[in-house]
Amino acid sequence: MHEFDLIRQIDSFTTAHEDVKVGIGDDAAVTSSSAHKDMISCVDTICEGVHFKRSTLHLSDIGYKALAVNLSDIAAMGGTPRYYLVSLSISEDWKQEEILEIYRGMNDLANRYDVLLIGGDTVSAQNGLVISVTVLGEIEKNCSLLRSAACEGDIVFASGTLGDSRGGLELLLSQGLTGEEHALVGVHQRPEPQLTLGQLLKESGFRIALNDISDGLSSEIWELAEASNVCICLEEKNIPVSEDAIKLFGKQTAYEYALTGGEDFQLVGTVAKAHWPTIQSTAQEKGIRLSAIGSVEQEGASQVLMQKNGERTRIKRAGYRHE
Ligand SMILES: Nc1ncnc2c1ncn2[C@@H]1O[C@H](COP(=O)(O)OP(=O)(O)OP(=O)(O)O)[C@@H](O)[C@H]1O
Ligand SMILES: Cc1ncc(C[n+]2csc(CCOP(=O)(O)O)c2C)c(N)n1
Ligand SMILES: [Mg+2]
Ligand SMILES: [Mg+2]
Ligand SMILES: [Mg+2]
Repeated sequence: MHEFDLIRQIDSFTTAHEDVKVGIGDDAAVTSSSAHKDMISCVDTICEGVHFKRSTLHLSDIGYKALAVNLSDIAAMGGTPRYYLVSLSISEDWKQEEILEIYRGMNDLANRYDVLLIGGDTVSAQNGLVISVTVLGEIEKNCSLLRSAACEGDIVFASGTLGDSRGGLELLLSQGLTGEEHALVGVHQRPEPQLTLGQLLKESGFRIALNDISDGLSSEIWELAEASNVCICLEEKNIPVSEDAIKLFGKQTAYEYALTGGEDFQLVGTVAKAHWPTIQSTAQEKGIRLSAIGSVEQEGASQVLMQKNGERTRIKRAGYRHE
């Protein structure tokens, strides 16, 4: 099974309808809901053994993260989350009190962003725990920020620092939950969905292409390039990696984690060069770091290049992939 091939084939079962503005292919679906609003819907799943182990996330972090990854997809559309539903597949080795602790973590995050739990489903499973969260949100009509909006001449930007979550995961896999917790561990366990930034970008009214980073920068930048049918060139030295990651893992590994580590849940996007200074300073006023990491160079050719020391090479779509 190849995740992206499978999704491409599943796409053939969709039917065009005037109420479906964006179906399969972006971070969330956009559908008509009322005269002034569109509905934004997404679902993401986290699975014991694949997305977490008992040694990498506390119980409350499991719940937090199951919701956070979905709020991140709503953020990547510029939307506002309103409601969520939770589907649980639970094996015998999970106790009722543990599941309730997972809900406490989910509830902490939901309260911060005023998202309301409205339902779900509970079934038994042969192995492990699987949590699937569906989020329903909204946005002003035709204002969603799509992966397909990049144009030649745009600046490519990314929020925060990239690769920290993978760094935190490496520490957790080698040391477990015991011992002094490093800042990178917190980024892995409780990533902040970039809802404030997504909404700020939407409110700018500028044409902005946007994607959230779940699988790693290289994979997400390829998604932007393919959806917009453009060639994107990144400048390696401008990719924001943290001092912590460099100190712990060295520069080369820190960049590798930024490109392929995944689960940063930062936003990557493009905006016309003329609008970049406004976007960057508006974000800065809210305490959000945005870095210019490259440019959109050519339309009609999906490609991603990496410039390093003046030399350019084509980069592979090398992020996390479910096989
Ligand atoms: N099994 C499926 N059936 C129908 N559509 C799917 C399925 N899996 C994914 N999709 C759709 O494919 C698109 C890409 O999904 P994907 O899960 O890669 O996006 P994402 O949530 O942004 O990434 P990630 O899951 O890494 O967070 C979305 O529009 C999603 O709704
Ligand atoms: C125990 C453990 N091992 C590995 C990982 C790394 N990991 C799992 S899924 C994923 C990509 C995002 O998933 P999706 O594409 O489903 O959104 C990444 C980077 C982890 N978090 N925990
Ligand atoms: Mg996404
Ligand atoms: Mg998904
Ligand atoms: Mg997602």
